[in-house]
Amino acid sequence: MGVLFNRSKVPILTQMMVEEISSFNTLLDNLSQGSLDLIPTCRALEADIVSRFAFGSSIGAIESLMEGEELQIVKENDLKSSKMSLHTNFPSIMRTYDMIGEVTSRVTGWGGSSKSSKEFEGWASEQLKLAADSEKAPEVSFLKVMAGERISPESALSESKEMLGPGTDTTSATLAHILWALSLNQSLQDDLVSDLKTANWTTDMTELESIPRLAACVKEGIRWTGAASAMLPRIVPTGGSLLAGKHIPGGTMISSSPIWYLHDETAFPGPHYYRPNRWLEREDEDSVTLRSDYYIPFSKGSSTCIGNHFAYLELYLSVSQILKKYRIQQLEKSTINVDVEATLPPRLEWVAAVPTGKLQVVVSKRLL
Ligand code: HEM
Repeated sequence: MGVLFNRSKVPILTQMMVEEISSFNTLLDNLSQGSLDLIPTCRALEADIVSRFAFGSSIGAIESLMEGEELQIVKENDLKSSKMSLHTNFPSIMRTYDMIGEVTSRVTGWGGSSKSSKEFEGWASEQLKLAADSEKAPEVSFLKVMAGERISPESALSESKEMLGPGTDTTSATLAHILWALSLNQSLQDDLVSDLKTANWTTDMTELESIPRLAACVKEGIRWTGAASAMLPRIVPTGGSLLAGKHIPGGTMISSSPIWYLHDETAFPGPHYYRPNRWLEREDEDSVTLRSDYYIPFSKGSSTCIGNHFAYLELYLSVSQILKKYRIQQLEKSTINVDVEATLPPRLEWVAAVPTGKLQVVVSKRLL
């Protein structure tokens, strides 16, 4: 799988992402009075980017929002992840629950979920056929690279479908939080825009990551949002293991969540505030080491997130290309001239962390 997430593939990925961000900016152009909830809007952008990467063709989430509706299958990812702990702990009850839902939907026609899942299944199978067609196949897609060559077409299709959840919710929630935080702090937004302008609004990954304020805003966004909040289970190997001085018997399930580290008060004082400056300020060596030890948003080891570099590229490009066209502000005129350090909005922490309210902002065309 690494073959596609490799650094050498960055130029192809960049082009694809910039095209999707440009469609997203067209959506922002069309929004009435520029007012929007960042959560579903950013989710549409990231769903189109990830689906285009996975299948070679975007799933049409931005197009659907242009017509005034969030694409059902994308919306359901949140719902699906909120039920994940029930599926893990009570698999038979949940299987029965799903079966009843399926039968009810067939008999009464009620239940949008299964209809949109079926439409998605049909669309995904169509993409598999296209990937095998030498004339119509997209230039690059996970499905095209994997199907037949490395794994069976069925497994490649299943992996592509699975990617939509972890690839969309995490990055989109992070982007939504960053843009929302910037809407509360116009001075920070202006300074960032000035840096990006000086760098000629570059889309080159190496140049983007060398803009200190952009790197800090994205890194702090990933830390602060802590989008992958799931308890990640691991089984202790046969023979047991020594953990923090204690012997843990083989076969024991242990787990921890990335947000325990990302929101640790000692490593990140004021953990629930969005403070990009914490990555820019010169501090003593111990604080810097502690901070880098606790920055584990993508997990570690053999099960680390495969989309790590992909996510950084998406966030650098999305933040810079959106700010290039738009100023993002709060709805209330009274807050426009007051810079506020954003506080983490209320959320549910299931598999992905999902805000319970809206992240509402207004966007207006930027005069450069
Ligand atoms: C800010 C963005 C993201 C964060 C914070 C994040 C975090 C994580 C974490 C913590 C894991 C679990 C690793 C473990 O089990 O130890 C994971 C798994 C995974 N991630 Fe990401 N991720 C992000 C973006 C992405 C993107 C953009 C993609 C794909 C394009 C992706 C694809 C995956 C996949 C396929 C898995 C494995 C899922 C599984 O084993 O079922 N992630 N991610």
